[in-house]
Amino acid sequence: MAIAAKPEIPPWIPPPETKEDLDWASLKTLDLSKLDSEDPKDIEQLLDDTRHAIKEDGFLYLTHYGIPLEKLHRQFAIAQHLLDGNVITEEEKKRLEIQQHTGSYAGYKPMKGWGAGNGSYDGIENFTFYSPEMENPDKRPKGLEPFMDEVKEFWTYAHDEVNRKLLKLLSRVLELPDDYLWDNVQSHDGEVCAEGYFRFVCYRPMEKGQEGASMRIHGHHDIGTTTLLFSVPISALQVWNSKAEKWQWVKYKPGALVINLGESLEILTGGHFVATKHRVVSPPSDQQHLPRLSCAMFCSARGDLKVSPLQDSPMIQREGLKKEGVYGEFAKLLDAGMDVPDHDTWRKARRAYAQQGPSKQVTINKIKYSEEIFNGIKVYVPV
Ligand SMILES: O=C(O)CCC(=O)C(=O)O
Ligand SMILES: [Fe+2]
Repeated sequence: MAIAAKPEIPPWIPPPETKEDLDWASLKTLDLSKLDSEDPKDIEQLLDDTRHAIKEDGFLYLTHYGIPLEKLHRQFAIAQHLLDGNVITEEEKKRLEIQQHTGSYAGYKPMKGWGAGNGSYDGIENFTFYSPEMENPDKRPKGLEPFMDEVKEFWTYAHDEVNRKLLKLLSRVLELPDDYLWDNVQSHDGEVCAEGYFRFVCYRPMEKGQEGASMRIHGHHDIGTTTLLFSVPISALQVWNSKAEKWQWVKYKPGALVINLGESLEILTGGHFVATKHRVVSPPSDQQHLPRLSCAMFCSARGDLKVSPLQDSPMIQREGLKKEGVYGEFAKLLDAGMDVPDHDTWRKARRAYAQQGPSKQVTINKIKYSEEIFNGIKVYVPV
């Protein structure tokens, strides 16, 4: 579509940062361009930083990944237009509503819980794109059509260039060939996000009387390989600091990507890459009245890939499997003779489970955890 045919839309203006002195997480910043450095010392430093970031909290900032700030802000302007511009019609909201029990998040999520859309107000409105829907205009809001070329270009770059390079870095940590994770693990055939998905989200302020509701998304792991979150000025994202045993805030870093590692990578690496524990809470009081716009790409493993450790990795061979956390639970079942599922089966079960309402809470060493069990596998995340 010719650029001239596009309607004018308001730019996205980053809201002011909080003035509050919050308990910020100290996350490592990785300059991805260093991977192409001619100086081997730069590369060694980058690898070292990556190993540390993965061992510690599994969250990291990525900079110099190849998307200029103007392009990023333009994508936020499109997300803002979709979710704030009255672009999705009432008919589309109904027809395109997510059907989470199917194991897919595709489509429109109203501000009423996940799934059937008849839960109580949660203030989270989003639109999630999967590849088949991306190709079918009937599965997309009409009002977004003039911008689909930009949306696809942006997310194709994020998936096929940025994520591929990140996986190269992670492959090197596993002492595997550069494209090992991309070639053998990452789903990338098909349009844009392959078997993963990307999402435009708006967290709106809670309604009157509910302002005190501090939790917007309870503590969880993402279930795929890597998640690419674009850093946003409204503070709400928190990461679990496993050493200090507390939640800490993720600070806005303009233009940076916040990367988290999902459960697939934890299991595939035999527990070496720990899935990031994170949650979304109410912003600090000076930002609570503002909507929080966010864009994210959730990358997934190939559906036909078995969910079991990558025995090719010299690092895993040398250091052995770490039977803790999600991988530990998974290993117990494998040791008891469970068939190894493939990723498609695993994530459908995982997502369908996630809509069965609030999970059970258990206290371990004075810390409250949510306990989710699906296919017999227990997943614990601090609440
Ligand atoms: O909005 C964010 O910053 C993170 C959201 C998130 O963790 C998720 O959707 O899985
Ligand atoms: Fe998440």
